[in-house]
Amino acid sequence: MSSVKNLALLAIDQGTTSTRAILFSVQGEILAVSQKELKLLHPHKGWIEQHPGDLWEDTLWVCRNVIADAQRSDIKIAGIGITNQRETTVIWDRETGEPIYNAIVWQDRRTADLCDTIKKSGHEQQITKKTGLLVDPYFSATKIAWILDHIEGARQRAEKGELAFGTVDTFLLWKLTQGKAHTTDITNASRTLLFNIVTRQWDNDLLQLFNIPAGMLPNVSDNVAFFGETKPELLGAAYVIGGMAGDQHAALVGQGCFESGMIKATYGTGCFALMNTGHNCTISSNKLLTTIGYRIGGDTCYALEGSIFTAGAAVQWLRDNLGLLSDAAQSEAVALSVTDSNEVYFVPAFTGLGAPYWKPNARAAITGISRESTSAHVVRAALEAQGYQSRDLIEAMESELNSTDTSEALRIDGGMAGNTFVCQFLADMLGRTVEIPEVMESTAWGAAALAGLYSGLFNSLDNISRTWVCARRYTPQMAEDERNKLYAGWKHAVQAVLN
Ligand SMILES: Nc1ncnc2c1ncn2[C@@H]1O[C@H](COP(=O)(O)OP(=O)(O)O)[C@@H](O)[C@H]1O
Ligand SMILES: O=P(O)(O)OC[C@H](O)CO
Repeated sequence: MSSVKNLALLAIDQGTTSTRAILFSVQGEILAVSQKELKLLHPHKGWIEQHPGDLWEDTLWVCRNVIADAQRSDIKIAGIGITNQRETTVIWDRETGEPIYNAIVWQDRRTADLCDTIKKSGHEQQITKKTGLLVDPYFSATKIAWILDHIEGARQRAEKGELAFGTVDTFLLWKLTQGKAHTTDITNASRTLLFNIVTRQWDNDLLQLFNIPAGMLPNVSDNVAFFGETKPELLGAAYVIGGMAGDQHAALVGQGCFESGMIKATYGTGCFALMNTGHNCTISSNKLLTTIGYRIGGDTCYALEGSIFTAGAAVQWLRDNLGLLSDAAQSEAVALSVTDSNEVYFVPAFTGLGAPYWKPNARAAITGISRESTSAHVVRAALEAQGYQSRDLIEAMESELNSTDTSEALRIDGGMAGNTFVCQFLADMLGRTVEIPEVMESTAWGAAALAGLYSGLFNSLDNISRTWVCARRYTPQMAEDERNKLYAGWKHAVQAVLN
């Protein structure tokens, strides 16, 4: 018989940059990891795609690796949790399981004109009231419409019920269950622009507006549920998938942000700050998104979200396109090799600007370059941009609620949270304590914890909260006038980009 000691939870974390499988103990300790970098395709300016085959095969590969590790160590897997890059859209043939087009990634801007037309038609307010979102190419609805309108025969086939739509969670679940489950979870559904977060159902008016046949949509489930069982021929056994959530929502769970006012920010490819607002589903007046934080046991917890499209991706660009870095981690030493950015600002609007600006056609800029500027100033400015962008978001959140209702500390995670310069600059720019948990893989841990709730290894959110232990804490060190002066320079640079 297995004791809790040799039981583990397997998280599949399918991110924009890489696919990971992580085996966690019930305490949140990492027992095994397997990771594979993922390629982004740029077929045209503003288009960003991924091969659905890579999404699936990489998932299979990383899962098989950690399952082999578990077997070697005599560890029994109690359940699987799936978490994923959100909004990214896949459409496949129900019969063969074959995608009819590449996955259109959340950062893709090809539907900016369609979004403009919808905005001009005066529907945005109604859409926001139902979905908590804004009309932007970021979300899935216009990506689905684009595929149906550009791939020969797709619309007719979708209308006949031959095609299935899914975000990455749904696509992977379909593959893992070999077509038995066509299901998404409520957090991923809430990012499509087709899901009414008040009635918690697909919305017929929105389906009509975006011209999307209802028959292609998945079932929607709470975050803790029986999502399906893996086919034994794929992973060697029938593992139960008991937890599923979009990556930012899973991180909210993994960071133990279960009380209203608690905020987490994840710095991966992009940066996403979510503030728990409890049962309060208020629509933002500061261009933040209202989204479902999680829904467990029929109880819905809402969140306000600030979405920044480019965070770590700017570091990748400095590494791959400018050759200024040999790896992402080197950015820390380079930034610290100069005392300041010498008035250089880097506005990383590579794929438009997200919250609180929402300008899909904005483009990145480096401003304030002088004869004294060096590559170190540019690298430092790219890291500092995370502090400025985060301040934009946190200030918007503060003005949404009474600022005393937001918790003082910001819990952060994601690849960039490993950069001590970024963490200190964040604390300085926000004037808040920044905390990093011992379990740095908050997203994957959140997905594992959801599966743990399903399998009975956890019996309440309190059990999950107790696994959160602070590993590092950064307190603000910068003088108030300095931080305000630097931030004013950022606002100026953003204005130049917006103009
Ligand atoms: N030490 C570091 N300093 C700065 N950026 C980093 C560091 N480590 C990773 N990154 C950046 O973080 C991103 C990867 O983070 P991750 O959380 O794995 O992303 P995702 O979930 O989007 O796939 C990459 O864009 C990378 O450039
Ligand atoms: O892959 P990440 O971690 O940058 O997350 C992507 C987001 O879910 C997009 O909304």
